[in-house]
Amino acid sequence: TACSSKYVLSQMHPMWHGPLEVPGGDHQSPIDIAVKKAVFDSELKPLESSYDPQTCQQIWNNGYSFLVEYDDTTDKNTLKGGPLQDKYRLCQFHFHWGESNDWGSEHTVDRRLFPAELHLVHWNSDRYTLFEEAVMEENGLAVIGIFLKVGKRHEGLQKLVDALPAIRHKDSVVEFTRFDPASLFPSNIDDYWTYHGSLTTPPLTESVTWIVMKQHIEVSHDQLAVFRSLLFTSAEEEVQKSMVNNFRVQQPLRGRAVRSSFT
Ligand SMILES: CN(C)c1nnc([C@H](N)S(N)(=O)=O)s1
Ligand SMILES: [Zn+2]
Repeated sequence: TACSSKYVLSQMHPMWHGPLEVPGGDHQSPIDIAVKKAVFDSELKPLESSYDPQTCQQIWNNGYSFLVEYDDTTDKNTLKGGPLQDKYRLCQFHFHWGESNDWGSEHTVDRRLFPAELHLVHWNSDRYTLFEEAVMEENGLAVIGIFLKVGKRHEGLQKLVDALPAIRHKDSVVEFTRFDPASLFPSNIDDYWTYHGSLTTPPLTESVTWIVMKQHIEVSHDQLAVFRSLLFTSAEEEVQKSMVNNFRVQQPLRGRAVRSSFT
């Protein structure tokens, strides 16, 4: 689907860590979420997701992360409610992680880093007909962020982990079907923080309503180790580089309010 081929691919360089700034960009992501400074908003509704596992198409290594892509040509995978005024369509999900379990997430909570973070990327299909349009517009995208902690094995994740050796190198892709993204949700998705920010990789456009879950999910040490067995580099390159630390550093809040759906 367009949502990940054109934008995430070409401008991604594995060692890219900023400081590539959007000129004048003051709504950049990720950020540190200072829990005590978050403002409870009773108007925030529960999130409503409806995903069809049959529309899962492929999993591939784009040279910066690995993406699980869905058919986003119809409204079969939708997200609405929460802070969202419109209906959004899932196009892909991916992860960010560290070389050790001590860091790897993009967002932090009271400066606390998690070993990894899952992003489910959606675009506003009420207002736009193509992902490419939505990615440039305010309220064009909605990304759900879910923290990963190392603990017990995540049964839902294992099918994905088993597919990773087949996409070790940049630009490798394999068919991946019948995967329910909601299997990666924590039990409680009603408690979240939300703020207006940006994509965390080029084009860094400030078009994202971020919805960061308070509750993390647990994955095993071995499952996370398989993430780290991926490579930034393509099969042809002489020097192979492990795909680790593919996160952006936290950006200034610049006066933005972070709202919480819980007290
Ligand atoms: C254009 N798309 C789908 C994306 N562009 N950047 C993405 C980043 N990986 S993130 N972390 O979702 O902002 S996802
Ligand atoms: Zn991401």
